[in-house]
Amino acid sequence: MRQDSFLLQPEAVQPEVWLLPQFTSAAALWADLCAVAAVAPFRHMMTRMGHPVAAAMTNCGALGWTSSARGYAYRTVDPETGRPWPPIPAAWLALAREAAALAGYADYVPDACLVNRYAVGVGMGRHNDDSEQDFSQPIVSVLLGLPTRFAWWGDRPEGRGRDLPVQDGDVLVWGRSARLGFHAVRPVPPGRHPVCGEFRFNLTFRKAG
Ligand SMILES: O=C(O)CCC(=O)C(=O)O
Ligand SMILES: [Fe+2]
Repeated sequence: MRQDSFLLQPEAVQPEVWLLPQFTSAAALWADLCAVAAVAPFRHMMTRMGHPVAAAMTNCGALGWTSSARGYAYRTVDPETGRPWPPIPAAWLALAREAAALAGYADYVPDACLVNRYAVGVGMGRHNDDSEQDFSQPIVSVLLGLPTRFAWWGDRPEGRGRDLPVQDGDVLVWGRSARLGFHAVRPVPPGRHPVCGEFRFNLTFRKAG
């Protein structure tokens, strides 16, 4: 987290969608990311339709987002290991709280952090994040590694959406009228990031329970 973050002005890219450019970096979060993945390994979850999700995923926090033939669910236990998800690393929690505060959410306490890993050529289709219990709390999304474009539609999922170029360390915060906004991740272009190699990662903090 930037020590001079009180000087940062988040940029409103859409109403209630805030961009904090290069607020952090993969280098700053990498050791914790490896520690989380050592306890709860990345895996390709199955969709209800029986296809593997293109992004590899894991979780930390009291609740972890899962997808299976039975649909989406937040779970307290990692179905792969039978153990609780690892806790959200303290530095990650501080980062998410700081970003939320800058976007106007005074006391953000996420209980779930989904970690997505995208190989080159992989993206995420248009969706909104609607499996959580508490829509009063924002999504804080930390973008790491290879750059790509994040696409935003808002509540009308029509047309191509608005593309936002995003790079390592950018943080997006969306909530209130934008909380159920539709979004997608365009396929990651080829490249090599000094910390993440040929991958893009994303940390999605939520108040799920
Ligand atoms: O990878 C991203 O930037 C967004 C991921 C996302 O939308 C999600 O996990 O729900
Ligand atoms: Fe999402």
